[in-house]
Amino acid sequence: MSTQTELKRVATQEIEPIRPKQSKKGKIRKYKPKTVDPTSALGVLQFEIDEILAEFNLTRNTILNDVGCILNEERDGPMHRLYHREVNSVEVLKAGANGEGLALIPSPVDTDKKQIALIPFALPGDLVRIKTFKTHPHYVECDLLEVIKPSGKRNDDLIECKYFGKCSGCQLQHLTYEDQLAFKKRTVMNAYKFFAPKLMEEKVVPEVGETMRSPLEFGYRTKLTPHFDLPKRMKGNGERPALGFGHKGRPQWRGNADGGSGPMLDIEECIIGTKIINKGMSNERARFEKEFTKYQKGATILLREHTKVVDPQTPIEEQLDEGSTDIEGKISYLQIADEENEKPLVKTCVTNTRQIVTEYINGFTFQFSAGEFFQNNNSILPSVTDYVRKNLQIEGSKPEDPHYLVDAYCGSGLFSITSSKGVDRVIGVEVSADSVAFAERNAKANGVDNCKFIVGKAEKIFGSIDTPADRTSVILDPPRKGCDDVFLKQLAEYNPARIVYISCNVHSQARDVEYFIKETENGNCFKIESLRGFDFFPQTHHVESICVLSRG
Ligand SMILES: C[S@@+](CC[C@H](N)C(=O)[O-])C[C@H]1O[C@@H](n2cnc3c(N)ncnc32)[C@H](O)[C@@H]1O
Repeated sequence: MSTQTELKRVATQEIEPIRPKQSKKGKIRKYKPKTVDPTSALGVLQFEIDEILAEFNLTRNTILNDVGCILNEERDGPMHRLYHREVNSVEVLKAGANGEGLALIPSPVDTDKKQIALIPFALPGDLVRIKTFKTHPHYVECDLLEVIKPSGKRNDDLIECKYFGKCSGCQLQHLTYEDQLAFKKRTVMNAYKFFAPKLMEEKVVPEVGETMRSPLEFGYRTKLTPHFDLPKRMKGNGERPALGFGHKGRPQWRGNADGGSGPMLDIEECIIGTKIINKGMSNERARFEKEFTKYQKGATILLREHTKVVDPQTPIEEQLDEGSTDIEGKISYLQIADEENEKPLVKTCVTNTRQIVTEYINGFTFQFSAGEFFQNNNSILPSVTDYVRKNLQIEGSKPEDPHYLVDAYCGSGLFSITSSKGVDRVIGVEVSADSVAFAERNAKANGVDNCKFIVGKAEKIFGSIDTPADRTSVILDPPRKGCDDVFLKQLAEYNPARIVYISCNVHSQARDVEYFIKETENGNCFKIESLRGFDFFPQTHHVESICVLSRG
């Protein structure tokens, strides 16, 4: 088995949270490591821990915590109290890809040992006071209690949201936008360092480009999914459950107790959401306030922005589709000025997963079911689709040369359609039949007649392609887990002229790119032309990455 395949398949690392429970008499509880994908947040953390260990010349053994001991003792037993304690004057060393600060703190039980502390909302260079509250074999989860001395990068005056420091949604509001973009560039670099080590060693990974900025830094998210839980103790007791997003840290450092203390925060406004999404959130909260007793279990509420061109001669209310309604039962909407359209645009918030939603991008119109995948930041899409289209061009081509596109993981046709001009034929493949139906409909609605879409797993495309490989460029935009080996092998066998790999998880992208170049038959004919992050989600740790490969 190759190293890459081992990395992909044998992903066992002991990173399951330990919850101390009362041990049953005579029974020794054993810590059971859980399998995690190395390219997931917890998997990446293991690489980050190893990096700190290497820097300080420490071994995994030096930071090993006695989780078995904690596991076998009563809550608040002596080991539990030793491990879960306050630690003062902790210097934060690094920022993890997930936005947390990483630090080395003394072990509570052995003066020769240390612990790795994972501290949300702490920045490298901060001097902080923390409370460790959950012990894992190789790290401890902490709450940030106080920033004793801030890092030069920290600027808490930039924080716009009262829930920041407590909500799991945003991690970077205390950084300038330039520093957020630099953080994301580092994430891309680290991803290739961790997951494409052979390519890094051979120095074939180009310098990572500057992260493309989002035109909107707040108020950009066109989809939000607030959630509520209904634990047994709340059923029928008349108390309304919190409706909002997951709880991430204790807010002592911000002196803020809003939102409650349960696993879900009660949130009435999300400043990264668009205006109409927040209006929808306010409507749905008002409805929930009245109707929560009818629910038997927890649920997630969909809030998706929908844009419609309306006729100025007809009352807007008569032209609205199904959408979130206010307390009087009227659909909430916002009318917006749009220089490109002569007719006014109206935005509503859709809550029904089956409702058809419309988005306008670079003069193209896209429709899809509200519950299906579509990119969440409309403001950056014109630049991203332009970037993808330009990078699909085959170098040295003349306008009369044939050019074909393959769009694997095509969704409702975003990249196929926006890249279709000047191209002879586009063929897209997508596992969701619903999305493919919309891709066909979107092509037609935009007057694009050179696109064909098929339903199936990405590799099904190789049964349908009849275009010459050296005149074909391929778009890859897989889900977070990335592409699988079967697909990558067939892609290499097909041997296209160019590949533009778009990814919402740069770690799985780096793994796939190394696998493709180093482990597949024709992979070594390809070179990485460029690599760059795109900021689809300002204020959060997330980064999209585009890697362009060409046959060298
Ligand atoms: C990140 S989305 C990209 C969609 C599209 N490119 C866009 O930007 O709107 C990934 C898409 O891959 C689809 N998908 C997931 N697994 C797949 C597979 N094995 N083969 C083909 N499509 C798949 C999902 O349904 C989803 O639409």
